[in-house]
Amino acid sequence: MAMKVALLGCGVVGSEVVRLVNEQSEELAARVGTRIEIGGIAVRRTDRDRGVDPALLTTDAASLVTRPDIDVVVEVIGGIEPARSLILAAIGAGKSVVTANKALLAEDGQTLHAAAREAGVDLYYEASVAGAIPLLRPLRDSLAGDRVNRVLGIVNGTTNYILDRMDSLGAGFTESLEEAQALGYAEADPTADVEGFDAAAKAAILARLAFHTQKVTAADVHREGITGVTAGDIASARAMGCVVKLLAICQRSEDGASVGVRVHPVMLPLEHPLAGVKEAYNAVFVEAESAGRLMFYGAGAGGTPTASAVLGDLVAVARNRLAGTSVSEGGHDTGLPVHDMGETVTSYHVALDVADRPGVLSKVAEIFADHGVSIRNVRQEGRGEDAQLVLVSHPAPDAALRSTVADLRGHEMVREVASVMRVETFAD
Ligand SMILES: NC(=O)c1ccc[n+]([C@@H]2O[C@H](COP(=O)([O-])OP(=O)(O)OC[C@H]3O[C@@H](n4cnc5c(N)ncnc54)[C@H](O)[C@@H]3O)[C@@H](O)[C@H]2O)c1
Ligand SMILES: N[C@@H](CCO)C(=O)O
Ligand code: NA
Repeated sequence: MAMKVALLGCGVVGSEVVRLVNEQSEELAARVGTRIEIGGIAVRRTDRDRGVDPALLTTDAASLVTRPDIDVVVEVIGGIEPARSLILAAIGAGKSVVTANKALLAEDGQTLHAAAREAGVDLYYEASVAGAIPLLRPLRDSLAGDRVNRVLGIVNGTTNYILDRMDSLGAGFTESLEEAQALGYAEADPTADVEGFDAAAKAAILARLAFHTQKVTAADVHREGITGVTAGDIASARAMGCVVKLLAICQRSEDGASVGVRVHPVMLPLEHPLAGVKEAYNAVFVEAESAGRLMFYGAGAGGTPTASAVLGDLVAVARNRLAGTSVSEGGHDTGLPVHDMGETVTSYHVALDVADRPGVLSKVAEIFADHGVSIRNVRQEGRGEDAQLVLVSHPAPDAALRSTVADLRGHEMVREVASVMRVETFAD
């Protein structure tokens, strides 16, 4: 018997899901052992030609998700409501759910997983983080026997596209954002991309899976976007053999008693595998105790790649149905708390416009020392009025580094703090 799918939303991703399900119908049926059919599509307006059978369209999503002939609901509307209510109604009616909605999973994944466990249905969401890249199931299943210590990810295609254009072409921020929007990468409100909200939602989902700690939400993630990144920062990074990337970083503390989850721009050494990730590509670098270092790379955005991940989840649901089982998540919670950004150990790159005279370097070094921050290297660029001191710190608590910069900013010898950015080191 066919598995009937209700699709909620027929935009960039939804329309591609319909196309792929229809185009691959025969092959999927042969491979999976059951036919996957679209049984209904909830849209906001039924009077637009979407290239789909108009008889499938409805504006009544609430009725569609509980319709008796529907087996699985695919939610690609996005946002919190009505997506959450519709998913919970579907689960309550015994339907499995596939969603691409990172915003919702990051805000209230715990409720959704608990409901799915209780109802004995599947809840899959591979498309929600790093689009097409198989990442969440490898983290949840393939690495289930390992201990993940750190996850570093380029998980937002729009911002990677913008930073890459600024770096490789010297392009401006606004024109690069407009290109990313035209290519279908950007969120409906691009603030979600450029201010790091999208990456923060994905970081919360990754931290939950990596550290089996259910309570991490987007609100726990320290978030800085890329709107403050200047051409000067990018040039400073280049001068150090680095490139600027927006990273989502999920990391166990040294003592293993808590986790840090953050999103911010980073200067990354060119030899780091993530430094070569160009355009709108995503990549996630996982450091696990036994597996060592792994990297997952591919298309993180765009209608067709994202629809590929949705189809993979639909096939997983179909196989579970045939086997008479469901896969639940979140039953075990380590309860690891998220520590404050101030306690997170990071390194800073600081470029200072200073007066080129005796005593300046020692005064600057003294300010670092006052905060217990050790300097890894220092160099001077330019002379006289154009002198710039560029310092890179050793790792230190972020709070100590922040107060070091605040004191430098207030000092009469420092004309301007020209660039401040965290540096991620990479040891072979
Ligand atoms: N576009 C991407 O590259 C990408 C990648 C990964 C994940 N996602 C996620 O996939 C989801 C969908 O993204 P998208 O890019 O397709 O967005 P989109 O804006 O193109 O599509 C969403 C569609 O849902 C419709 N919609 C909104 N409310 C509705 C309602 N109540 N009932 C029926 N239809 C409704 C809208 O009219 C729109 O057509 C989001 O959660 C997004 O974060 C998108
Ligand atoms: N706006 C997101 C889409 C994928 O989640 C991005 O740019 O990566
Ligand atoms: Na994915």
